[in-house]
Amino acid sequence: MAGGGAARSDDPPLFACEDIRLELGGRSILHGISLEVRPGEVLGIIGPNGAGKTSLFEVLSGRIQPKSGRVLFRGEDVTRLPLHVRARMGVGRTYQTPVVPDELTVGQTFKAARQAYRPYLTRFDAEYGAELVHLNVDHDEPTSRLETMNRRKLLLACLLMRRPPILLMDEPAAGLINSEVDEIDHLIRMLSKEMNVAVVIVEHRIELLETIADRVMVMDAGEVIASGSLTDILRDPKVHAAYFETMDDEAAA
Ligand SMILES: Nc1ncnc2c1ncn2[C@@H]1O[C@H](COP(=O)(O)OP(=O)(O)OP(=O)(O)O)[C@@H](O)[C@H]1O
Repeated sequence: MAGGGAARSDDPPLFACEDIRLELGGRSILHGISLEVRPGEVLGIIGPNGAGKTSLFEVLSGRIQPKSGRVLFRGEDVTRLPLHVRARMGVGRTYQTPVVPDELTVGQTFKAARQAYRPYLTRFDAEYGAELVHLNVDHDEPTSRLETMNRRKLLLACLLMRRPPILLMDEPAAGLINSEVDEIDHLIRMLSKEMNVAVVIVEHRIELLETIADRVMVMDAGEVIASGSLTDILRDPKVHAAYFETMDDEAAA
């Protein structure tokens, strides 16, 4: 996670997928999704409910095998590697709901996270993760008592202590208030622009993408219907039809 500077379009992709097709429960969910992201770049993914964003993350992180297509990390085909192997290689993932091990304290959670890694990480690594996310809670605090933001911070700290070069973040601002969203926004910018981490982020809130995403990809019904700068995609009539009209319908319901 060392280094810095903005992503350049002639850098080779750090992480990519090619023509991913996925079937779940006999239904076709993803119909040929491709993406790539470079060190220090933030790729935002938006799309209406059920577009397949989380399913794509399941494939990218290794929780689900696609029917066809490839996932590439540093140019290596990792499609058949399971989640924990990809995690140890440096593919970090966060989830929509910050599920913490609620029978443990904060300190015990850090210890379990350190020991899940090979070789074991040190207390200094844990302190480094906690400092990056500004986690200020007592180590004796049971994780079950933490508010949503501190749950997110704890899980992020456990992830960042491994210094992953790529983060797949599924709605990291879900359940947060505006000031907390700003903090997440600031953290993502710092990770990408100062520490050169590549970030793929699923986000419903356009305003968060406006400040952090270098590029945005819009999904609908298992397909990519637009990609480019946020300004470009906001002008795209296909995006309006698929995304904003659905949002308007939801707001009116
Ligand atoms: N295990 C499963 N079996 C069958 N269908 C599934 C399964 N998981 C997801 N789906 C279906 O796949 C489609 C895509 O779901 P997914 O959760 O990936 O969408 P999403 O874009 O992340 O939606 P949201 O914004 O609501 O989180 C939906 O139609 C969903 O019902």
